[in-house]
Amino acid sequence: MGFKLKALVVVSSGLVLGVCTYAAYRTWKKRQNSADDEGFEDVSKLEESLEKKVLVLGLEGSGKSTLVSQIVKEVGQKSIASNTLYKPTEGFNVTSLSDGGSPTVNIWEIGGKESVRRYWPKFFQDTDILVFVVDASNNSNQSVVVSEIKSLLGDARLASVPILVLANKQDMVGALNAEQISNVLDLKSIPSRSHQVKVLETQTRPETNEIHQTVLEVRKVLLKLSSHM
Ligand SMILES: Nc1nc2c(ncn2[C@@H]2O[C@H](COP(=O)(O)OP(=O)(O)OP(=O)(O)O)[C@@H](O)[C@H]2O)c(=O)[nH]1
Ligand SMILES: [Mg+2]
Repeated sequence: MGFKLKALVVVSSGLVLGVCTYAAYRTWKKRQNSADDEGFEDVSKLEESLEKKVLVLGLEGSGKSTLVSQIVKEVGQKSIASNTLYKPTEGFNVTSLSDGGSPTVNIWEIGGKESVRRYWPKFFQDTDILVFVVDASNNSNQSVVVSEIKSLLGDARLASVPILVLANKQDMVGALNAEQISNVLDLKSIPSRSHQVKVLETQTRPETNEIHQTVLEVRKVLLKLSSHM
């Protein structure tokens, strides 16, 4: 299908180092933009709009890394990772996705362990789309999910950002479907004027050597949302 995909940066070791790297990157980017702006304000604005930031959050083990690694693979590509060993993300990973046109979608996946969640707000700025991954087969931590989503919704930096909630691990017996996840997380109470919310059922552990249809759907939605911003 001709998807042109490229890894941008991958930083996943050492959270504090990671956050510092990110802060330094933002400062550099800001300086670069203001330098670029001199006399070329409109061009610079146009360039900015060619990159979108997708922030992927969710509790530990919900499937964020697995999802992102598949989203950025070529469509039809064989031999997707069959390694199901859980390796928690200690910091963050950034990957870039493009369908060959614009915009380029930079996907920021931040670790979901409690010790890492404290740093989530450091990554809120400039988010265009929020993806929140939920392990729909795990009923024991739903109250933590609810409180994390509440604090995200309360942050001004994420005001009006569209939210894609993924009810993941649909292959597991007893996994809640999209409607049930929406009820448990009280997503219907989010006013549509503040956030556009969409819930999708996903399965990021592949059954075959092909990327699961639900993951392809997520990629499609992200590219579509990004191109309409
Ligand atoms: N059954 C099942 N397991 C999955 C699915 N997606 C991911 N997993 C497994 O869940 C575990 C955690 O997946 P990760 O993608 O590392 O989770 P994460 O959200 O990145 O976790 P943190 O980095 O700690 O925040 C791994 O063992 C995956 O193989 C799924 O759809 N179904
Ligand atoms: Mg991870």
